[in-house]
Amino acid sequence: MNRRQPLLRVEQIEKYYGNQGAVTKALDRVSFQVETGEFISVMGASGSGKTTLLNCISTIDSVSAGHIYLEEQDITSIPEDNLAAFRRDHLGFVFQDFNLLDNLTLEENIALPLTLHRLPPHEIDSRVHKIADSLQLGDALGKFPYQVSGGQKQRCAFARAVTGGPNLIMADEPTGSLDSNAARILLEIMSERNRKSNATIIMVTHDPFSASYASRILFLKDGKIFNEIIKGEKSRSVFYHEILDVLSVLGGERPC
Ligand SMILES: Nc1ncnc2c1ncn2[C@@H]1O[C@H](COP(=O)(O)OP(=O)(O)OP(=O)(O)O)[C@@H](O)[C@H]1O
Repeated sequence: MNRRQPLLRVEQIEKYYGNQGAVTKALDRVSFQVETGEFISVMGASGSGKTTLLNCISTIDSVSAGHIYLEEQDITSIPEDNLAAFRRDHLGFVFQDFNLLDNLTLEENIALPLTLHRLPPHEIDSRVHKIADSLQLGDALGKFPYQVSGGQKQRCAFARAVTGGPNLIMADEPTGSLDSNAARILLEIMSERNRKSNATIIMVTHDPFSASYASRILFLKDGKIFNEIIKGEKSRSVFYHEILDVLSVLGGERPC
């Protein structure tokens, strides 16, 4: 049989925090799969387990039970000493607060993963300029993070996340610190990268507008998958209203 395997398989994962006295069940038998080229959003009220799920998939946190497979490799059993190399080689990260290195220019920040991959300098230079141009960052490459806007910082973080060609891009509230215009530009860029380069993205967000750029949305409630909706051929605006409907049933926050 030659059936294509999913890129990511999350199987019955559980995550507990604390000890016998006070245990929090942050994830409760969560299972789902992600195909290459999907743009998944994870939504849910505060405390529903979104960040815990992202942290388990990205190996930043360990699962209490269950397994996660990336391209058939069980990443829950990677030895501690090999995790940094695994993350470097397979994952790209975008965080709400950018996580850029303040004493490096945007160009140096974007080049960092390529430097860690030990690419030759001319190759690094050419890749950094190509990605920077496509993310409208060309003019800002020589500046430091404190000299540019939040939107430029987050586009730089996204460039850094994708430039090494990761299997999976993990974004935790990437628009959370941006104004609506910068958020829209970033989401358009993420969406284009997903469509044109077949990049696979998992994005945690509270924001239904951001989530409407995804192709599929998983809703968490109390650590469990409560619902899943697929954009399909619907317009983004129809999908946005569908998201609001699920959120109102879920009883989570509504957008202002
Ligand atoms: N390090 C930790 N120690 C103890 N409990 C934790 C820890 N991290 C998360 N939790 C608990 O696990 C549950 C899920 O938290 P998580 O941060 O994953 O939720 P979330 O949906 O991302 O919330 P938010 O939207 O507020 O960021 C919550 O009850 C939280 O208090």
